[in-house]
Amino acid sequence: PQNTSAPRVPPTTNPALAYTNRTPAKYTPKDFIFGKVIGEGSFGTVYLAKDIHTGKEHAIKVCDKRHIIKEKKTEYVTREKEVLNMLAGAKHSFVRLYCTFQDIDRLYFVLSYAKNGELLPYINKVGSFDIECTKFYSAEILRGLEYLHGLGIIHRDLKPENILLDEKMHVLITDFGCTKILKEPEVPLNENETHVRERKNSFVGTAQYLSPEILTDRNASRSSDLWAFGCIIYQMVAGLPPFRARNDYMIFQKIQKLDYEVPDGFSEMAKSLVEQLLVLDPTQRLGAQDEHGAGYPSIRAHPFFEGVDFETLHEQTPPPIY
Ligand SMILES: NC(=O)c1nn(CC2CCNCC2)c2c1CCc1cnc(N=C3C=CCC=C3)nc1-2
Repeated sequence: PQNTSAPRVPPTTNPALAYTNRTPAKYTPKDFIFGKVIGEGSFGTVYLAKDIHTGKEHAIKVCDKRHIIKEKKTEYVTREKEVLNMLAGAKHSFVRLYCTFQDIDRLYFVLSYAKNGELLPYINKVGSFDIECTKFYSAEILRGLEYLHGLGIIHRDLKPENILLDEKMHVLITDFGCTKILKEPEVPLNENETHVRERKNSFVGTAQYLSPEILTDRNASRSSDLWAFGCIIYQMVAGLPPFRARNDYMIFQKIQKLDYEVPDGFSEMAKSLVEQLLVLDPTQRLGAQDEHGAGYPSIRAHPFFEGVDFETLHEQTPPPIY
């Protein structure tokens, strides 16, 4: 990105008139003032940036072309752009891709900026969410999964770090580099059916939310995200993820043996829902047998979500987190 030490402000003294609101046909890095780094990964670096024409803040993911090729990440970057384009019609739940452009060395993804960052620090700050917050944020994540799975997309790396919060504290799911786009029809395989082994997935990052079938390198399915969903609900209520150990290998062992405990004081309703999602057999998880493309009525119907109006979640004011 161009030198950010001397931010370029359009020639006017009145900041209200500073922005033309005319957006170029094709963006270049010079159309943005790049600010702080807000994320880094194997893909590249994410910056907070301001569109000099509209004044709007964006997250811009910048990927170095040579690095992507060297690290054999082209498939991930291509798939992420494909998924973000597939999500363009979503009115809620996901960071949005506004545009992409490139220069000789880099690819640029201009995304919506989640002003309030990750969900995780909010859980850590208060220790654990009360039931109203847990219901609201679980319901917003479920709405996102219903939309994603309805398109035949599996996230495969759902975790609190990838659940972001916009300026009104609504959920924006991000990071689609590990997604799998199902070539429908996906017939849910039973335990005794042979799984056509998918190319080995090289997962990096947090192991705590990975489902048993992803760890044993069998086919991930929509149900793999339901497992991660169960882990996130547990963490909202308990303040920590269900499968904890001092290294990834021991975490994997605990996951595959379903070795977790529910602390005293854990809401009975939440416990019932978590226990029906953290099931080793992916076909037996709550929601796994629901008709594809029709959302998760069996999860919505769980008593834990009693009173939640799923259709107006994004219009509701999120409950305060304290
Ligand atoms: N990898 C990405 O696509 C990505 N990474 N980040 C920042 C990460 C920080 C660590 N946890 C996962 C997200 C983003 C995006 C998408 C687009 C995106 C939009 N808004 C924000 N906002 C943030 C605000 C404050 C702190 C962190 C992120 N961040 C991102």
